[in-house]
Amino acid sequence: MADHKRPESMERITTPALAEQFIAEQVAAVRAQVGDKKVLLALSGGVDSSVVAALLIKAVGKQLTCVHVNHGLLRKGEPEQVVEVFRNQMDANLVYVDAVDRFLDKLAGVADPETKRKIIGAEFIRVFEEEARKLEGIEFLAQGTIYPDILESGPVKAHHNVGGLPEDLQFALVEPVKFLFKDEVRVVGKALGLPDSMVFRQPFPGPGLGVRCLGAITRDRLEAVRESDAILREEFAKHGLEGKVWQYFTVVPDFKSTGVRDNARTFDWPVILRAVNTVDAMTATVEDVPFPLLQEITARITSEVKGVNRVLFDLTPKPSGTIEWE
Ligand SMILES: Nc1ncnc2c1ncn2[C@@H]1O[C@H](COP(=O)(O)OP(=O)(O)OP(=O)(O)O)[C@@H](O)[C@H]1O
Repeated sequence: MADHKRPESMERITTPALAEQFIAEQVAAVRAQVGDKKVLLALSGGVDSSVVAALLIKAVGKQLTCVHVNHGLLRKGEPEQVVEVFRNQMDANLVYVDAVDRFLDKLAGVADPETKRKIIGAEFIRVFEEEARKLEGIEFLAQGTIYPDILESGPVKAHHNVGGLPEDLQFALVEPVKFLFKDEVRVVGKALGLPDSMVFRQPFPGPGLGVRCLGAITRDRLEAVRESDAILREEFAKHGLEGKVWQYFTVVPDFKSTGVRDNARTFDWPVILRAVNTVDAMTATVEDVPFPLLQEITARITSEVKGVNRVLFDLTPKPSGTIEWE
């Protein structure tokens, strides 16, 4: 099991100099492992897979192919940023898959949260498998496994391993950051030149906005989640809360309420704001967001987001609520 244990001699990566040293070592190690063979990586645009992508681009350049799946459940601007950073700036081989209709069609009418998650996970594997089959001569699969993944779930984290790929698509693994803690991954990401918005991105659930569009997902309500989330993030950044609050997002439930706009009755959705802090995600406290800021966010969401006439603030710590609503 030595392969799965962080060497005791390994210094905590806290400075750019230590990050550079780590990058140089890993570039050499990846080159030695991969040789002139081809590597595949599922690139979400999250911190872990982005850092692995940047590291591998440095090590093996065009021998790496990144696959980014836009399943329609990503935050506003994320798919565009993946294309901009990796294809345009880093000149990577990037396969961008527009699978929005495919996912949303599969999810139509499905209200049960567990079933939604399963459909999203299974469809992701299917899309990734199809893309992998189109490519020739791939021998390695790179993954953004980090040390907490190993500590929490043993050597293989199911979804990190793009778990569920058929037997004939089992590749040898390249996991250059598997002994790093999250803070170290961020230091390395910065040293690799990734933008701060990627390196310091707040945690985001695997099924994405799908679990914040409560019940059966509809395109218009999903758009309301995406747009209100973008406004919340923008306002938090403007008021110095970005990087201070652990996680903040919006939720749109599947019921409507009566409102009034321009002297006429409306019947629209509410948007729920959630902003929490946690150390270990086992418990969480609610951020004490200044009331004037909440009012400003409310004004923007009710005027800018289509189909929304109310804004609510979730005051519930964990327990009794979980961080996400589904
Ligand atoms: N939309 C996507 N397109 C391509 N790959 C994805 C996508 N979503 C997830 N993945 C792959 O699945 C892995 C695990 O996804 P998960 O959502 O659990 O993120 P994570 O563990 O926080 O990692 P990351 O920081 O890379 O997003 C990612 O590292 C990535 O390789």
